[in-house]
Amino acid sequence: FEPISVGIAIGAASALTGYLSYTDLYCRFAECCREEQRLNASALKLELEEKLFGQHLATEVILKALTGFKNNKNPKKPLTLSLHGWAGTGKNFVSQIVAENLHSKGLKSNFVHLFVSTLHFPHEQQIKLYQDQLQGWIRGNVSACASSVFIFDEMDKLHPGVIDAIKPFLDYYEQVDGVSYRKAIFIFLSNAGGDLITKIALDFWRAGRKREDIQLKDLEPVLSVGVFNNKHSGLWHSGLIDRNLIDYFIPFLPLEYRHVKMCVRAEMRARGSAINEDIVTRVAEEMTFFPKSEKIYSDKGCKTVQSRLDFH
Ligand SMILES: Nc1ncnc2c1ncn2[C@@H]1O[C@H](COP(=O)(O)OP(=O)(O)OP(=O)(O)O)[C@@H](O)[C@H]1O
Repeated sequence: FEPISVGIAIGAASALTGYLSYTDLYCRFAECCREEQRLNASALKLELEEKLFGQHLATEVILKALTGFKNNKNPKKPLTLSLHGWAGTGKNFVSQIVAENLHSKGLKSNFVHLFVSTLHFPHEQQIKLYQDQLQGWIRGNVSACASSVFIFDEMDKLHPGVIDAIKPFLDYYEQVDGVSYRKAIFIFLSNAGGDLITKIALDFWRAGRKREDIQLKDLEPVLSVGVFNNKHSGLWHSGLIDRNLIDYFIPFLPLEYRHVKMCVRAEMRARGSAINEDIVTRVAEEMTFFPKSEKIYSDKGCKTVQSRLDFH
C-alpha cells in the first residue's frame, strides 16, 4: 500500500463518518426527511392487526401496498390509495397509523400534509384558485421532501375537477418541471361507495357467509366504477380513474356491534381504566344500528364511542 493513498482513504472515511454522525445528531433534534428509510413492515402489521378492528381487507391491502412501494428503490409513479367507507369505520385512524409509520411525527410531521375539503377548498367559485394552490403546495413540499405524504379528507365534498389538478404529479413521469414525484404517497378518504360496500357486506351476511370471506375482488371493481359515476365522490369522471392513476381502492366495511365493543374496550385501555364489561355493553347499546330490519351495522361506526364513554 502506498502511504499517501492510505492517508487519503482514512481522511475520506473519517470525514464521511464525521458527516454521518453530524447528520444523525442533527436529525435527533430536528425532523429530517429520510427518503431511503425502510418501512418497518412487521411493526405496521402488528399495529394494524392490534388496533384496527373488523377491516381485514384494508389491513391486507394497506400492508401490501406500502411494503411493495417502500421496498422499491425506483417506483415508476407515486403511490395513490383511495380509502372508502361508511363514517367512523377507521379511514382517518388508519391514515394516522400509516403517517406515523412513514414519518415518526405522524400528522404533526412537516412531511405529512392533511387537506380537508370543507376547510381548505370550501367555495365552488374558486376551483381555479384551489387548483393553482394545490399544485404549488404539492410541488413545494415534494421538492423539500420526496417522500412527502398527502392526505385528502372528505373527498366526497370536494368540488368536481379540483383533484384533477394533481393528475400530472400522479402520473408515470420521471420528473415534472425538474421535480420527481415518484416517492410521494397520496391518500384519499371518502364516504363515497359506502353504500356499495354495505350492500355487499349485507349480501354476505344474509347468505350466512363470513365477513372475513369478503375479498377485494368482490369490492374493488364495484368501487372504482361506482366512484367514477358518482357526482358527489370528488372523483366524478376524474382523469385519475380514467388513466388508472389510483393504485388501490380500499374498502372499509361497516362496523358491527362486536366491533363497537372492541372500540369501547380500546378507548378504556387508552384512558388507563380497567375494562368494565357492563359499561362496554351499555355504550355499545346506545349506538344505533342499521338496516332497520336486522340492525347489524353501526350508523356512526366507532365515531361517537369516545364521547359516549365520558357519560359513564
Ligand atoms: N375499524 C376501527 N378499529 C378501531 N377503531 C376505530 C375503527 N373505526 C373507527 N375507530 C375509532 O373511531 C374513531 C373515529 O374513526 P375515523 O375518524 O377513523 O372514522 P372515518 O372512517 O375517518 O370517518 P369519516 O368518514 O366520518 O371521516 C377513530 O379515531 C378510532 O378511535
